[in-house]
Amino acid sequence: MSFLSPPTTAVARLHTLQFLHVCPPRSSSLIFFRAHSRALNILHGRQLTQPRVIPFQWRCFSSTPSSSQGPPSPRPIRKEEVAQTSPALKPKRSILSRLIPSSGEDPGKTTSSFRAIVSLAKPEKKPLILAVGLLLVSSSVSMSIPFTIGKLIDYFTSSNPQIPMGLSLGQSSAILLFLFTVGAFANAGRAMLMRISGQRIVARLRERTYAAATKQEVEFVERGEGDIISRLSVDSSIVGESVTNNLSDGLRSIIMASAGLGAMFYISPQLTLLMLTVVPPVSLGAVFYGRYLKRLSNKTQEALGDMTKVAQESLSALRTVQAYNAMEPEQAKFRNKAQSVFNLARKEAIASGIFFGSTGWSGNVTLLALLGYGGTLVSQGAISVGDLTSLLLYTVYVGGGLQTLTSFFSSIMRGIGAGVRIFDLLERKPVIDPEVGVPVDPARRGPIRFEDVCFRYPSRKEVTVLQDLNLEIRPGESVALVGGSGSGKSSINALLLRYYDPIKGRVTYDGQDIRQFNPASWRSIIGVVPQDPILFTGTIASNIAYGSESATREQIEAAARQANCEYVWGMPKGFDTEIGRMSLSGGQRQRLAIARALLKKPAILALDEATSALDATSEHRVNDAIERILRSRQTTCLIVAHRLSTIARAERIVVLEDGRITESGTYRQLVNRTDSRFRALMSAQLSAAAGDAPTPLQDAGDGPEGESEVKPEPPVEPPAEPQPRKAQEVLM
Ligand SMILES: Nc1ncnc2c1ncn2[C@@H]1O[C@H](COP(=O)(O)OP(=O)(O)OP(=O)(O)O)[C@@H](O)[C@H]1O
Repeated sequence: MSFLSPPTTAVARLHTLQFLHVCPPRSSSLIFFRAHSRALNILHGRQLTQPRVIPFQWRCFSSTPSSSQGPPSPRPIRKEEVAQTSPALKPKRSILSRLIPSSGEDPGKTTSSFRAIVSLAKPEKKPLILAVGLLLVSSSVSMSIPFTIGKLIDYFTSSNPQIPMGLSLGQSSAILLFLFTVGAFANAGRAMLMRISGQRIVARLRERTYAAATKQEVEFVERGEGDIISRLSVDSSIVGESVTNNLSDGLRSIIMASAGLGAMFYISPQLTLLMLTVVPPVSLGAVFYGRYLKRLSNKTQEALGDMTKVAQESLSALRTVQAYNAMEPEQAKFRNKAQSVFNLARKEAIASGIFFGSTGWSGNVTLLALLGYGGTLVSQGAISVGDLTSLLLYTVYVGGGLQTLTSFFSSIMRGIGAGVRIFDLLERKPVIDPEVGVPVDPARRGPIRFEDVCFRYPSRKEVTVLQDLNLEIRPGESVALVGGSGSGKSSINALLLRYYDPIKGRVTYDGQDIRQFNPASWRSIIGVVPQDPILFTGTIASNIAYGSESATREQIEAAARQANCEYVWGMPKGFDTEIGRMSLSGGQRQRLAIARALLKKPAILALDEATSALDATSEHRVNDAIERILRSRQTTCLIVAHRLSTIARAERIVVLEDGRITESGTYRQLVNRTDSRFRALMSAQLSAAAGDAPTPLQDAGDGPEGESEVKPEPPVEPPAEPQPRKAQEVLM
């Protein structure tokens, strides 16, 4: 679970990442993720990535599967997903695709995934070649053991013992000891090199996948957040394993099985043929078992995903869960999902028990048959006791080799399946590519225009959120967007920031369609203060400087002062205070977000209900900061607001109803109009606050600061030289 936390948090904050133009590889989030990923690779090692050993258990003397605890297999790509990402193309099935049973993936993708997986191993060429060399050495030593044991038995049972090349018993023992030691070192070296290379590939793959995920449009990531996390964690491990450990195990078993069979034929062709009779039925069983297991593990992967989703949702909302004493129902929900995973695991346990039990039985029966027939040959003098012993041992080796081979094949398939999912994401072209388009000069100023804009969210195509919207905001002007809940205010901001593009019409800046701009560059001239600002783990200074990494401490402090963040000076460690996601009050977070936005010196400031959740004191301070920005007229401001005290500060108010502009004018104009929608909206708000029936507003008189019932707070002077205050005074 620990692995999930950083990517989960980071994906959830993709809006902030993209706003602040800190997409990888520069992003501190990516650096953190990279470090975390590496640390986890080291910590988890094989645990995360151990492949599930399937089919063909033919280890004689024991029928316990060597590993049945591997990671869940990746969820198979659904046909409609494949169709989405690879329209219409139906490539010819390659030999590889035909070899690999289809699990719903596009065969062309399977092949390209295989190629991509192999190409991933390229940077690790040297250690991998060395590892293969060591593998040959260790396998040769291993394969000499049965032969040596046979010869030793013959030596000790012979009436006239002879050692080849005229060596003494001591000399030959020393040579054997030396060879075994070399074999052990070679084996250790192979394992280390393979494991380290594998983990390096996994880390590289995760970094690239994470970087690709953060470049996608927010809609895509928000829709499949859990799926992306599963690609980052489980799928990348499986791919890494396929190119290293599985490959190494596969090569080892090929060498062992073929060398073992060769030695067996050399010792006794009859006995070898007898042993081989068991291979076809066991292989057939392995094929059926493998397919069943694959289906089962795909279902398990989906069930695990559901379980993780339930846990993620309730743990991330633990405050709400506890506040409503909903622990018991949440536990029940989780129990339900965990039970589904268990049910699938039970089926797998039964199937593997039957398979491994029967293959173990047939293996042991074969050994018995070999022993019976071999014993007859020994009594006839056709072979020696030592030869029979060697042959039996080779049988065990060959059986083990074949077992590993079948599991190697299924692991490679798993790797290819996981690879398809990862490379799909890596190769996916974002609908709004943050790196494509002309850069925007930060000094460029001009009006923002929404021209006949219609908009629907891709996930809810049947609802038109904005309808023929026309709006112009002049450079340096401040416009407040007012309207009931769901009227489309935040959607206007979302279009401005190019999280989405309109389905009709266009948004222009200085006369140019913003779709022509490079989104990263376009967003870099926009400062944004969201309703619920996101903080990242780090210091206050690093949070203010988020997205402006080159900012000096003076600039950070100046921005904080401008945003009325005087509470920072009252903290014992000031700007070096470590904070987490929730460790500041709502008002403090809002002001920190304003400071963060101001530090960018944005041409455009988008405030999304920046004071909606604040008490009077915090609201006053935030409004004061906003007021100062508006007065400077350096920045074009688009303010989404509910609070009259914030709205009244804007030069112009635009009333939005059901995605249409129904009214527009200055505060004075709108409040003085008796039938104004704005008055109605604000009256309702005031009466709701007072617990009365709706009361019309008083006439505004001369302007926002006129006679309205709600007077904006008088602006306060920014702290020229902040005086350190007691923490309890400033930590509101
Ligand atoms: N990501 C989304 N996917 C689908 N529909 C959405 C999404 N975000 C908002 N909507 C829908 O779009 C409409 C407009 O939402 P929007 O957030 O723009 O309203 P708003 O005026 O800002 O509301 P509020 O004042 O409550 O924040 C609503 O019907 C809402 O349900």
